[in-house]
Parts: sequence; C-alpha cells; structure tokens
Amino acid sequence: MSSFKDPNAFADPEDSKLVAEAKKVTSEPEEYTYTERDVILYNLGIGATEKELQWTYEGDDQFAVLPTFGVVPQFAASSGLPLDWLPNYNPAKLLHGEQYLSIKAPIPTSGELVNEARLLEVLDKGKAAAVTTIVETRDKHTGKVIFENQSTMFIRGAGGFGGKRSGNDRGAASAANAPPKRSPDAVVEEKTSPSQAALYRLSGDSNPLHILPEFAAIGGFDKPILHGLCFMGIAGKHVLKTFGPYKDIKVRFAGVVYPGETIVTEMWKEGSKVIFSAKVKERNATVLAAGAATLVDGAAKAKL
Ligand SMILES: CCCCCCC[C@@H](O)CC(=O)SCCNC(=O)CCNC(=O)[C@H](O)C(C)(C)COP(=O)(O)OP(=O)(O)OC[C@H]1O[C@@H](n2cnc3c(N)ncnc32)[C@H](O)[C@@H]1OP(=O)(O)O
Repeated sequence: MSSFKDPNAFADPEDSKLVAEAKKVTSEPEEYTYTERDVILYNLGIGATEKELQWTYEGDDQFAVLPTFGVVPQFAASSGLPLDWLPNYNPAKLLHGEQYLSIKAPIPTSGELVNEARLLEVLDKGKAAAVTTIVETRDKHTGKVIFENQSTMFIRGAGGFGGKRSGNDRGAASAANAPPKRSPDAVVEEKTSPSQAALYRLSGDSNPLHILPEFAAIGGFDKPILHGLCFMGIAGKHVLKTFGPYKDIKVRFAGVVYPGETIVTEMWKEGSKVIFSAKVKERNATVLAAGAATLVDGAAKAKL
C-alpha cells in the first residue's frame, strides 16, 4: 500500500490527539495537466524575458521549464488539505513559511501528472501553527515520480493547541543551511515588476493576499504581498544561471516582498551544494534564509 493511503503513515508519538486525527485524513489523488503555454506563463511569472528564448519561446531548440516549476503541479493538492481544525484558523493570517522541492526526473514541457498529498508535520509555535504537507507528484501514464514537495504554512494566531514545538530532522528539507562567513561567491540582482503577483497568480495560486488590498489588510499588510513561491523561483533562477541545474532546492521565507521591489540573491558554493539567501534591496530586509540547492552531478559551472 502506498504510504499516502495508510492513515497512520505520518503518525508521530509526540503529536497531540487533535494533530494525530488531522494527520489521518487522506485525500483522493489530484490530477494536473499542463501545456507549453503554462510553462511559458510560469517562466514569465518568475521574471524570464523575451531575450531568454529557451524559457519564453516554445519553438526554441532548448525550450525548457525553469526547475522551480516543480512546486506548481502540486500546489492545489497541498493547499487543499483541510486546516480548519486548527484553533482560530483564518486564511488571511496564513503565510508560506518554508518550501522544499526535490526534482526526481527530467521535467517535461507538457504533461499529465497525479499528486498525492498528506499532512507531514504540525508544530505548535504558541503564537502560530507551522503545518507541513508532503506531496508526491507522478507522471499519470508511467507512474514515475517526478517531484516531491514539502511545504510549510505558518498560520499566525492558530497556535496554542498543545502540539509539539520542534520538528523532526527531515534531511535537506529542514536543513539550516547557514551561509559561510566569507563574502558570497556570486550575487545576482533582479527588480520585480509592480504586476509580478498579478502575473504569477495565473500559475495556480489565486490567494487574494497577493492581489486584493482589503484581504491583505486583514492579513496585516498595507498592500498585497508577493507569493513566496514567486520570489523563491526568482532566486532559484539566479542559482541556475550562475551554477547550473540542481536536483533539489529549499528555502525559508524570512520576510515579505512587495511587488516592484528588487531581489538580491547571495550565493556560496560549498561542494555540490549552493547555499543562498535573498534580501530586498530597497529595505535591506532578508526575505529568503536557510536556502540551499544541490547541483546535478558535474553541473557546477566552471567560472567560479
Ligand atoms: C505549496 C502549498 C502550500 C503553501 C500555501 C501558501 C499560500 C501563499 O499564497 C501564501 C504566500 O505566498 S505568503 C508570502 C510568502 N511568505 C512570506 O512572505 C512570509 C515571510 N516571513 C515572515 O513574515 C516571518 O518570518 C514569519 C511571520 C513567518 C515568522 O516571523 P515571526 O512571527 O517573527 O517568527 P519568530 O518569532 O521569528 O519565530 C517563531 C517560531 O517560528 C519559527 N519560524 C520562524 N519563521 C518561520 C518560517 N518562515 N517558517 C517556519 N517556521 C518559522 C521559528 O523558528 C520559531 O520557532 P521556535 O520558537 O520553536 O524556535
């Protein structure tokens, strides 16, 4: 039996009864079909340009999807798991906390995929709940696993339910990835557009937090904020352009980005790993921390 069908697959003896029951919920596999058009829309959404034809023109010999696209097919399955069992749950108070993506096979530029999603870990941070989902994404026809995602949602005001506070070691998905003390080996800067969130949301995350001022206000923000997966994608593009392809990537969303701000990604190459963080130039605020990507064997670009 697939572990996604076993109600106790992700049981943890330290979980409270409330959490143990929530973790037993299994859902039906969710399909995701996409075309080259969706690939171009995603690539544009994380800042690819008309000069980068390999990412924006389906007729290009090298036409490809940017690797962080791997977070997209699973999005509906992951964010569809019920959270209303949490005390004081308010979707406007939900922020994306962390993301881990493992790319297990070449990413097709179109396809039919199937996602299976479960709750993996639920932490009680007192003032907030930190809820991590796990999703396995397979090719619908071959059954081959293409992606694994682990997504942590940080839900402000929904803590205090008596669960455990600290998580288990989940390997690369929970690694602290502290940057080395030396100056970064590479820095890439990219200004986002004021319309960045309006464009990125067309790849599947229609959360009003990113477009509707009234909803953003309930969440505690003066104006709509950028999707975490959008600025993770932008930083992931910087890693790809600087060091080449990678097989996994992990970040912690450490601060919010407003559409129109400039993302500055700082990168350190440590063996086959690229450790990175990102800040917003205009406010000198860290927005991505604990970032790392594992390069595909032998792929590290020679220039550094
Ligand atoms: C893929 C599908 C599922 C995803 C659905 C997502 C839907 C999307 O539409 C939503 C979004 O894209 S929101 C935009 C992206 N996210 C953000 O902008 C969040 C930015 N981060 C913050 O604001 C703060 O770091 C904040 C608020 C997160 C934390 O700041 P503080 O409240 O000041 O926390 P702090 O006091 O420093 O720490 C308290 C405890 O929480 C842990 N923690 C901190 N940041 C975390 C984070 N980002 N993720 C997970 N855990 C986090 C700390 O370690 C600490 O734990 P402990 O007390 O046990 O040490």
